[in-house]
Amino acid sequence: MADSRDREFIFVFTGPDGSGRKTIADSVGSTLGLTKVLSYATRKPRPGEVNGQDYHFITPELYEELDASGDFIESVTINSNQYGIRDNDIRRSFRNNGCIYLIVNAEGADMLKQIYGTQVVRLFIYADRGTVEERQRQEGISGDVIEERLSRYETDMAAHARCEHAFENYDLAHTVFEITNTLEQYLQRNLEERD
Ligand SMILES: Nc1ncnc2c1ncn2[C@@H]1O[C@H](COP(=O)(O)OP(=O)(O)OP(=O)(O)O)[C@@H](O)[C@H]1O
Ligand SMILES: Nc1nc2c(ncn2[C@@H]2O[C@H](COP(=O)(O)O)[C@@H](O)[C@H]2O)c(=O)[nH]1
Repeated sequence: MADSRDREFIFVFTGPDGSGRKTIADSVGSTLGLTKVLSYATRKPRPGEVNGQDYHFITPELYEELDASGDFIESVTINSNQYGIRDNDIRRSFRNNGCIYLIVNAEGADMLKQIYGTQVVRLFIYADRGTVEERQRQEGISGDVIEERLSRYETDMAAHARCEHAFENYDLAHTVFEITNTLEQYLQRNLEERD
């Protein structure tokens, strides 16, 4: 008989910054009724970002406190800012809804895979360097932040081969359609196991 954990998937959206991970994850997540698990971050919100929607923005002091209590299941430092996912948030979301999604860098995706094994499905979203740069400019992200993010582009792209699925993102509607279909197959398998 299947263990209840076999029916809980963690869909992890990863890939280079600006590739479209958030846009796609939120669209697919809302179509399929998945619960989003938000990261905690110590950086300041950028224009247009909303606390509780883009991240839980917290102070470095609170982050340290939570980290010292072992709250974060994975935690990374990027450009002097800390980012992490709380174990409790994943557990609570599992209790409310069997399947969840989150958006992290390659390091986080690999860490979650190590911890949760076959429950984790890594979805790699990508576009070429010029395209992700242009998208970030269009969003109004400052030149130095874009430059810092682009310095990780090649490393981010190298995670492609480790992910369960990879999707080029140029035509947004097409990418969302492809990913929705892919995730529906996991959810269908999930329903069949329940029958
Ligand atoms: N296929 C696409 N065509 C054109 N624009 C797109 C496409 N996909 C996403 N975008 C736009 O690109 C920008 C970056 O997308 P998004 O924020 O989803 O990327 P991300 O990978 O989560 O990176 P970031 O960390 O910068 O948020 C957004 O303005 C989004 O609307
Ligand atoms: N491993 C993790 N990576 C995370 C987490 N939250 C966000 N991120 C990734 O960090 C970079 C930088 O983000 P930015 O919003 O400041 O530009 C980006 O790739 C995010 O996806 C996390 O909890 N763990």
